[in-house]
Amino acid sequence: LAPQKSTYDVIVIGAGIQGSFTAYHLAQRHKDTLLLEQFLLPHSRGSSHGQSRIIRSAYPQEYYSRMMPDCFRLWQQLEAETGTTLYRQTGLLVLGPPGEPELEACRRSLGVDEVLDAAALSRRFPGFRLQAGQVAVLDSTAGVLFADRALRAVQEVFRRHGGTLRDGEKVLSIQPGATVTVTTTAGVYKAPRLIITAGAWTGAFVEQLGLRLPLQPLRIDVCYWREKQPGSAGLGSVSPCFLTLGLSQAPHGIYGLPSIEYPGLMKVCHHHGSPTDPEKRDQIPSSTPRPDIAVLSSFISSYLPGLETQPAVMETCLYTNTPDEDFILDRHPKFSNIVIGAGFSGHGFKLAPVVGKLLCELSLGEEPSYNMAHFAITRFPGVLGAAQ
Ligand SMILES: Cc1cc2nc3c(=O)[nH]c(=O)nc-3n(C[C@H](O)[C@H](O)[C@H](O)COP(=O)(O)OP(=O)(O)OC[C@H]3O[C@@H](n4cnc5c(N)ncnc54)[C@H](O)[C@@H]3O)c2cc1C
Ligand SMILES: O=C(O)[C@@H]1CCCCN1
Repeated sequence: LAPQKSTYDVIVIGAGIQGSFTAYHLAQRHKDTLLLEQFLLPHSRGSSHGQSRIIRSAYPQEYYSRMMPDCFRLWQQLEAETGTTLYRQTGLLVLGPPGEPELEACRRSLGVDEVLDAAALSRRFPGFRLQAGQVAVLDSTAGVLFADRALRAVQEVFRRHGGTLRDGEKVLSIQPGATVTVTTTAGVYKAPRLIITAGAWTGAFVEQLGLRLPLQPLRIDVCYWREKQPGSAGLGSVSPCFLTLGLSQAPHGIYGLPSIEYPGLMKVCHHHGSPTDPEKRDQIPSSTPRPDIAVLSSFISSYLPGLETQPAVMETCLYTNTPDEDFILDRHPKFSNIVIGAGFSGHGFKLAPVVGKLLCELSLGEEPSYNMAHFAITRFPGVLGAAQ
C-alpha cells in the first residue's frame, strides 16, 4: 500500500458551505487542497444543512449588498459547472415601519425598489397582512438557494478539480509554524497554509492558538407552518420570501420562505435562538419554555393569517453570532499563515461564494477583492489571551 499523502498546499478545517467554497476556489486556482470534516457527510449538526436559504440583494449594510452581484454570478457558475438548479427566484419582501433606518438602508441598497402599503401588499400577495402604516419593500431578484444541493455541488466541483475531501475525520490539534501540522483522529498532515472554517466549534477550537473570539453559538428552531387551505391564501410555492425589520413585537426579526421543501408548509423562523454548546445542542429539558415559538405564533396570527399558528414540523440549526453580527474573515493576529472564517451570524449562506474567494485570497497573501475592515479580528478588544 502506498503511504497516505500527508503534505498539501493548503488545509481547510470544516466542510460547511464556507470551508467548501474556500476549498473550491483554492482547487480552481490549482492549489493542492485538503478539506477536513469531523462528521460523515452529509450531516445536520452544523449550520449549512437543510434545503433552503434566502438570497437577497436588500441589505442594510452596503458592504454586503456590494458583494451580491459577484455572489449571484458565482452561484450561477456553480449551477453551470454541475448542471444543477441551485436557485429559484421568488422575490423578497422587507416588512417594517417606513423610516426605520435599516429598512431605508435596504431600499437604498436596491437600485430599483418597489414599496407597497398594506392595501397594495394584500392585493398583490393575498397571504400577507401589514399593520396600518407599515410598508413592504420588494427585492424582486431575491430568492431561495437549495442549500443541501448547493453544498453537494460545491464539494463535487472541488473534488473534480483535484481537491481531497476527508470526512469523518476530526481535527484534534494544530501546531503553528512556517509549516502548520494538523493532527486528526486518523492522521497527521502538513501545509504552509491553514484555514479554519469550523462553524459553531470555532470559538473553542481556536483557544489552542491563543485566541479568544467573541463567538456565541445559538440553537435555532427551524419551524414549518401548515397552510390552512393549501394555496388558497396566496402562500404556496410561488409566494415571495420575507423578513421583518424594526417590529416591536420581534426586535430580532422574523423571516419566511415559501412552501418549497415540504408542500403546504411555509418556513417561518425567528432570527434568534438560545445560547448553546454545539456538542449539547439537543440536550434541552422538555419543560424548557419556547419563547421563539411564542413570538412566531403571535406574528403569524397577525401577518400570515392563512397559516395555522402551531408549527407542523420543527428542525434545528446553529447560528454562530459575533457581537455586531458581522463576519470574522481574517488572518490570525500572530500566525499570519492561519486564516479564520467564522461568526456568520445567521446570514452567511448566500455570501459563501465571496467569503470563500476572500478566505482564499487572504490565505495566498493576495490583496482581498473587498474592503475587509468590517471583518477584522482586531475590531474586538482582548482577543489575544493573557498568555500570548
Ligand atoms: C436556521 C438557519 C437559517 C439560515 N438562513 C439563512 C438564509 O436565509 N440566508 C443566508 O444567507 N444564510 C442563512 N443562514 C446562515 C448560514 O446557513 C450559515 O451562515 C452558514 O451555513 C455557515 O456555514 P459554516 O461553513 O460557517 O458552518 P457549518 O456549516 O457549521 O460548517 C462548519 C463545519 O466544521 C466542521 N468542524 C468543526 N470542528 C471541526 C473539527 N475539529 N474538525 C473537522 N471539522 C470540524 C463541522 O462539523 C461543520 O461541518 C441560516 C442559518 C440557520 C441555522
Ligand atoms: O440571510 C438571510 O437572508 C436571512 C435573513 C433573515 C434571517 C436569516 N437569514
